[in-house]
Amino acid sequence: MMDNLMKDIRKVLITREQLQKRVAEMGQEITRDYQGKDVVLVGILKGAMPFLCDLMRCIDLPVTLDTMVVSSYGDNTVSSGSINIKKDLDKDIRGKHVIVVEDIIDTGITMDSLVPLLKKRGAASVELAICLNKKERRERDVFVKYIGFDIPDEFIVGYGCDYAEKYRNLPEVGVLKPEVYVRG
Ligand SMILES: O=P(O)(O)OC[C@H]1O[C@H](OP(=O)(O)OP(=O)(O)O)[C@H](O)[C@@H]1O
Ligand code: HPA
Ligand SMILES: [Mg+2]
Repeated sequence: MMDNLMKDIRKVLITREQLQKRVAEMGQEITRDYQGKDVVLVGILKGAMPFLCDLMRCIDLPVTLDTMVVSSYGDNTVSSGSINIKKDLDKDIRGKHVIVVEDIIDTGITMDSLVPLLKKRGAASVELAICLNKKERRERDVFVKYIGFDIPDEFIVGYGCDYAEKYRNLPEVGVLKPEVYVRG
């Protein structure tokens, strides 16, 4: 299954089954923690898409869904240290309990810039649900309430994470073979 994509993968870090199991647990935790609250799930595109789709279907609450597109890198390979909003939320979040849904946290710059902004807009609370936590690379101290998996400091792809916009649709999380970068 997925042979065309999997042939570029040197090693699988997290299987589809492990992802499904952990995401279901995260959904149950959120369901328990947000009983009776007005919840908005905010997916950060594009990376969040697979995780958002799976997680929201494991949350047994009448949540609403919104999305943002943010970039901290611009046209550079190094982060500018702050974010540029390319697509903002569709709806006002005043008084709502916001859960930001992300595929991966790396330096933490994206989330460290976004959370204060959402709080300033009057959200009742803002928490993070992040599938992959590359904690060794953290430059900003960001509190993440719901973490799927801690991962090592390697460039990973799959389950929303891309290399040159590809491999987001890989249903597992893995590390690319070095020759794939050379070709790329
Ligand atoms: O913790 P940080 O160092 O800020 O990095 C994490 C961010 O980088 C990736 O997004 P990217 O900007 O590549 O956009 P994408 O979601 O479209 O891939 C990822 O989806 C996170 O949003
Ligand atoms: O390891 C990664 N892979 C893909 N995208 C990323 N964005 C931050 N870290 C990563
Ligand atoms: Mg990316």
